[in-house]
Amino acid sequence: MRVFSHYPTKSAAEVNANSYHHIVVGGGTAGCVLASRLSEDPQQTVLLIERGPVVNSWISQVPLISSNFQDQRAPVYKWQSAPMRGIGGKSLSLAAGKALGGTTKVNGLIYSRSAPGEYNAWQDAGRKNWSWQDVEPFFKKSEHSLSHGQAIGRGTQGSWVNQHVQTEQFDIVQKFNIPCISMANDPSSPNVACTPQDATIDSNGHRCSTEVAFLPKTLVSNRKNLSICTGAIVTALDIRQGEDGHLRAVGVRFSLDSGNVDHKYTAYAIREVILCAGAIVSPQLLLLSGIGPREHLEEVQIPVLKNLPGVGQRLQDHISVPLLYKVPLKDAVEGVLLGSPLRAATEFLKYAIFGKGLLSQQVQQANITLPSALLDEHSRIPSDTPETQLDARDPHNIPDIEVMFLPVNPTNRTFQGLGTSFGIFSYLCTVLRPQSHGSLRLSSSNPRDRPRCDLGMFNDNVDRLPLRKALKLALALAQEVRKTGYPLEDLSIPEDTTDERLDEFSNDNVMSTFHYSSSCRMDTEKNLGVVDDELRVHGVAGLRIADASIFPRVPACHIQAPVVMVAERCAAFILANTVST
Ligand SMILES: Cc1cc2nc3c(=O)[nH]c(=O)nc-3n(C[C@H](O)[C@H](O)[C@H](O)COP(=O)(O)OP(=O)(O)OC[C@H]3O[C@@H](n4cnc5c(N)ncnc54)[C@H](O)[C@@H]3O)c2cc1C
Repeated sequence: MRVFSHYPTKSAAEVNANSYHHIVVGGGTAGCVLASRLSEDPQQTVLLIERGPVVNSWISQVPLISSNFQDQRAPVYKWQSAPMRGIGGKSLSLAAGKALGGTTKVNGLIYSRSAPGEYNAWQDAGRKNWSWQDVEPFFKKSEHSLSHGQAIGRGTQGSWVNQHVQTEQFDIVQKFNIPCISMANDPSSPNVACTPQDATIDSNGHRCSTEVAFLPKTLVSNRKNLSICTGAIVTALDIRQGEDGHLRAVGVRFSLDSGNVDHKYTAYAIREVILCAGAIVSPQLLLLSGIGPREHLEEVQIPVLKNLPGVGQRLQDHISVPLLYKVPLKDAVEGVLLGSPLRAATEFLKYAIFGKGLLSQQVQQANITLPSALLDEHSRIPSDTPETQLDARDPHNIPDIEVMFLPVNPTNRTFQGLGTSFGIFSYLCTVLRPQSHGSLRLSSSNPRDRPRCDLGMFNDNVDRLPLRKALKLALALAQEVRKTGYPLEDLSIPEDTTDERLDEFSNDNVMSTFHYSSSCRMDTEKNLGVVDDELRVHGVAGLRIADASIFPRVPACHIQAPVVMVAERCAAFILANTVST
C-alpha cells in the first residue's frame, strides 16, 4: 500500500507478475463501473490499472470549478487533432480525463441517455439485445435520480447520483412551438423538447464521478479481491496463439506513467482482459498489440496478429459551433467569478457552507434537442406536425441537433474585457447525428504518444444541413431574447443567414464536443466492427472492450450515461458466463 495515499491503491511492483481473473485497463468512466461490478463476487479477483492518479481534492468536488478542464492543474490529457480536410485542414484542441474516474472527473456533468429510438436503431441494424427495452434496465441500475425518483424509467437504487436545476428562457423557447419539459431523459416524452439538464451532482452539491459512485474508498478498502493500480500506463496486451491456432489475451504489459518509465511490468488474466481506456486509447492499444488494419500495422512495422480493419476506422465526434453574445457581468459565469470579488466570495461561502449556489451547478443548464427536418423556414415546429413524427421511440425520429444554453465562453478564444466589463452567453449548436467520420492511426509505436485523431468533421457535407438549421434556430432565439429588452450584444455570430456565410462561420468556429466515439464499433467484422454484440473483440478470445469506442455511431446525446450503461452490460455479460472458483 502507498504510505501517503488515503485511497487504497497498489503499486506496479506489488501487482507485477500476479494473476487475476479479470484485468480492467483504464479506470475511467466505464472502468470504475466494471471493476466495481466484477469484484462484487469475492471469488473473482480483479485488477484495475489506471494511468492517472487518484484525485480527491476539495476543488475536484466542486462542480463548476472542476469542469474547467482548461485549468493547468486539471487532470486531463490535452492534444491537437490531425488536420481535417472537411474544415480546410484545421486541427482542433482535444481533451480527455486522466485520473481514477477518467473523464467523469472533469466533464460538464450532463447526464443524458438519448432517445429510445437510438437503441431501437441499434437493434434494427442487427445488434442483438440492444433495443431500448434491453438497455433501459442498465441505465436504471446505476442511477440515483434525486429529482425524478418517482418517475417510471428513472433509477433510485444505484450509486451514480444526478439531479437537475431549474432554468430560464423557457418562455422564449415556447414561442417556437418547442415544448418545454421539466424532466430530461423521460422516454415517454416527444423527441422535440427544451429541458433543464440532469447533472451528475450529489445531494451535497459535489461532482459525482464514477470513481466516487462506484469505487469509494470504503468499498475499495473492504474488497480484498480488488486491486487498483494508479499511475501505471498499459503499453500493450499480451496476446498468445494457442495450439489450436486461436489468439487469446492472457495479460497486459505496463510501465510507470512517470519516474522509472523503463521498468516493465506484467499482469496475467485467468479469464479476461477488458479495455476501458476510452475511444482514443482502446484502439491505440489494439494497434500497438498487432490487432488492426494490416496495411497500417505494416506501415508502422508492428507484426500483425489479427487483421481487423475496423480498429480506429470510424472515429466520430459531435460537431459543435458556438454563437457568442456579450451579457451583463452578473449573468455569466466569468462575470460573477472574475468581475465581482464580493459576489465571488459570497458564492464560495455559499458553496463551502451549504453546498449550494453557482459553484454547485453545472455550466449547461438547459438545451433544445430535435430532428432538424421538423423546423420550418422560421425555425418553428409547425403546429400540425403529426404525432408519429414526435414519437421518440421511432429510430426515424432521433433528434439530430442540439442547442445548448451556456452562460460562459466555451471556446479557448480570449476577449479583452471578458470578466471585467462583460460576460459571455453562448448558444452551442451541435450536430448530434453526424454522417461524417474520420479515423485513428498510430503516430508512432510509442504508447505515450497520442495517436493521430482525425475526427472527420464535415467530411460529409450533408452534416452542414442540420447545423445551418441549428444556427438559424439559435439566432432566432437570440432575437426573441432581445425583444424582451434584455441586453444581448453580438460578439461572434455569422454575418447573415445565407448558407455560404453560415458554412464559412462554421468552418472558422467549429470545435470538438469531446464526445469521441465509435473507434472500435460493435458490429460484424465485415461491417468494420471490432466487437460483437457481447463486446468481445472479433477473433481474440479473452478480450472485450467497454467504453465510448464501441458505440455503432456516436449517440445523439452527451455520452457519459451511455458509456456507464455499456459498462453495466459488459459486467452482466461477463458474470453470466462466470462460474465462481
Ligand atoms: C471536457 C469534456 C466535457 C464533457 N462533458 C460531458 C458532459 O457534460 N456529459 C456527458 O455525458 N459527456 C461529457 N463528455 C464526454 C464523456 O465524459 C466521455 O465521453 C466519457 O466519460 C468517456 O468515458 P470512457 O470510459 O470511454 O473514457 P474515459 O472516462 O476517458 O476513461 C479512460 C481512462 O483510461 C485511462 N487510460 C488511458 N490510457 C491508458 C493506458 N495506456 N493505461 C492505463 N489507463 C489508461 C485514462 O487515464 C482514463 O482514466 C465530456 C468530455 C470532455 C473531455
